[in-house]
Amino acid sequence: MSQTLSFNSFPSALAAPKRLVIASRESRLAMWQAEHVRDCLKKLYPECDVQILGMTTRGDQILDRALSKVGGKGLFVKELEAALEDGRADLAVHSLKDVPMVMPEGFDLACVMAREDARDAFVSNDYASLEDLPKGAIVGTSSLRRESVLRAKFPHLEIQPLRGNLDTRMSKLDRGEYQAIILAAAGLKRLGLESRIQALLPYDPYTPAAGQGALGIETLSKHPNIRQWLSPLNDLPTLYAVSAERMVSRQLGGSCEVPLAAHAVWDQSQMQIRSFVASVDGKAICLASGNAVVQSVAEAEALGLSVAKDLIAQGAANLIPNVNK
Ligand SMILES: NCc1[nH]cc(CCC(=O)O)c1CC(=O)O
Repeated sequence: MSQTLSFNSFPSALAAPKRLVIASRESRLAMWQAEHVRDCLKKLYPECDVQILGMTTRGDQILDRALSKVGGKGLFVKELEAALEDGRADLAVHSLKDVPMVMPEGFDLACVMAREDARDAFVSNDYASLEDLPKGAIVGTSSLRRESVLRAKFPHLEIQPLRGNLDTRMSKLDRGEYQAIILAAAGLKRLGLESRIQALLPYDPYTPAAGQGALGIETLSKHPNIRQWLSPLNDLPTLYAVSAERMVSRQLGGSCEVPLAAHAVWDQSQMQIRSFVASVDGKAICLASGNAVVQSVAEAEALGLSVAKDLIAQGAANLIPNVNK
C-alpha cells in the first residue's frame, strides 16, 4: 500500500471536534447532502455543534447557457471554497461529479462517501423507455456525454438543453417542454423522487460521468485535523472507483466541454472500469475498458491512467479541445 488511510475508526489521537460548519449550495439536493453529512458527523461526535451554511453559487444563477460554455464544473464550488478560505466554514460538501479533477492549490478532497446508484435515469410522464419515444420527440439534457450517446443510438430524437436544479428540471418536464429527460438516478433517489424513474439506463452504453452518485468533502489542506475527523466517513470501494474515474478524466483534460464518461466498480480487490470519449454528434467514439487488482488509491489511479492512455492511443485527444496530445 502506498498510502495509509484510516477508515471507519474514531481518530483516537485527536480530541473530538467542538464545532464544525458545513458549506453547501442551497438547492434541495445540495441541502439533503449537507444534512446527510451533518447527521453522520453528529453520530460520530454527539457533543459537536454541526451547522450548515447555505450559499448560492454562480452555477446556480446562470441558467440560460450551457455549463460547458460559462466556465464548467468550478462554477458550483468556488463560492464554497471562498467560505473555507475565510473561515466561515470548515468543510464543503459537493456532488463529486461537480468537483474539478485538479483541486486548486490549498484545497484537498478530504473524504469520499459511499456512492448512491451511479446510473443515469430515463424520466418521462408518457413513455416507459427511450426505445418508445417517437420520431422528433424532445429529450432534455445539457450533458454532452448523454447527448452523444443519445444521438448515436437514436438519431431520430431531438436533444434540447435542460438546466437548473432537479426540481426546476422536473417541472420543465411536467409543463410539457420535453417528452423525456435524462437525470442522474442518485439525485432523484436522494430527494424521494425514485418513483419518477421510468428506466435506469445500463452502464453500457450509458456510462456515467466520473464521480457520479458520490459525495466529496473538501477542506483546506492546512487543516489536517478536519481531514482526520472526516476519515471515518470515507467509503473505500467508492474512493477506489472514483480515484480511477477521476484519473481518466484528469488525463483527458477534465472539462465538461467534451463528452467524457468514466465508471468503475471495485469489489473485493477487483476493479473494472469503462470509459469513453466521443464527439457530441455521437459519430466518433473512443471506448476503453480495463480490469485490475486494486488495493490502494495509487493502484486505482494506475488503472485509470492506463485506460486514459488507451483512449489517447485511439485518438481521443483529437476530440478534445486544448488537451495535450
Ligand atoms: N451536473 C449536475 C449534477 N451534479 C450532481 C448531480 C446528481 C447527483 C450525483 O450525480 O451525485 C447532478 C444532476 C444530474 O446530473 O442529473
